[in-house]
Amino acid sequence: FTHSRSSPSCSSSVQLWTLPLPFLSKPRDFSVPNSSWGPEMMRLYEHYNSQCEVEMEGGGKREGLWRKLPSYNRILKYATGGVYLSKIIQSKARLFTRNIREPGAAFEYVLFANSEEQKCVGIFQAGHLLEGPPGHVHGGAIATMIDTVTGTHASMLSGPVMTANLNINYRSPIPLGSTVLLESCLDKKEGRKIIITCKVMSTDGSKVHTETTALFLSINVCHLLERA
Ligand SMILES: CCCCCCCCCCCCCC(=O)SCCNC(=O)CCNC(=O)[C@H](O)C(C)(C)COP(=O)(O)OP(=O)(O)OC[C@H]1O[C@@H](n2cnc3c(N)ncnc32)[C@H](O)[C@@H]1OP(=O)(O)O
Repeated sequence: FTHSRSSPSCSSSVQLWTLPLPFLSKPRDFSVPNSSWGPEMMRLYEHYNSQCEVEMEGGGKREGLWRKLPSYNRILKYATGGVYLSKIIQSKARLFTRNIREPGAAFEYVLFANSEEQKCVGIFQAGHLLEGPPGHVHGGAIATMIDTVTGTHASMLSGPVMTANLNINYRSPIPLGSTVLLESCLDKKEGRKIIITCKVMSTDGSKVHTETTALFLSINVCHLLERA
């Protein structure tokens, strides 16, 4: 996504959400299988991953309905914008969900998007550092994952966004260490507003853990940079 509106303090064209080529260093994608992924996490990953490419008759492959979204621990490192962004690029900032090094200890997740159906899914395995009620996942960690899946979905639909409202109903607790599925669907777009619904469910679909309505507002990237 490209932002190019001019303002006195944000005058250059700023590309924040794209990965410019050539990369200075190859970013590490954290949403690929590692040794901590349990069988359920692997099964769902393979289920969606296998639908990212379709074999054609007579050989060859074409893009499928789903697309795996990469996930990095920094965003601005890979942005362009020259001098204007240099202060932020050099900072120690890391994406909250990707800042714990031990595999499996916290947020293990992968996102897939289906642009035809305007849907996004997240497969989330909750590690032992995310405990809230004994043996179960902290509500804030669940909200973080809902924000991540719906926020990514909203940015795919509308470019840079900020979460304005997350309205979460917690229906049943999530056992620590388990894998759950987050399903994000576009409800409507009205001007700058993007309204998305999201369900967190057990992987067999038999249990609903949370139901959410999220409101995102498209923003001018300068909204963030002017405060940096
Ligand atoms: C490929 C994808 C890559 C992406 C990677 C991402 C990975 C990570 C993803 C992780 C994702 C993490 C994401 C995060 O964690 S984002 C971090 C958490 N969110 C924030 O910090 C946001 C803080 N708030 C703000 O900055 C501003 O308030 C915003 C920008 C939201 C709006 O301020 P702005 O000055 O721009 O707009 P406005 O005030 O003129 O309002 C405009 C309209 O909106 C309506 N309105 C506003 N607020 C609310 C509300 N709360 N409920 C209901 N309605 C609300 C308002 O009535 C008005 O409606 P109308 O009168 O026009 O009808």
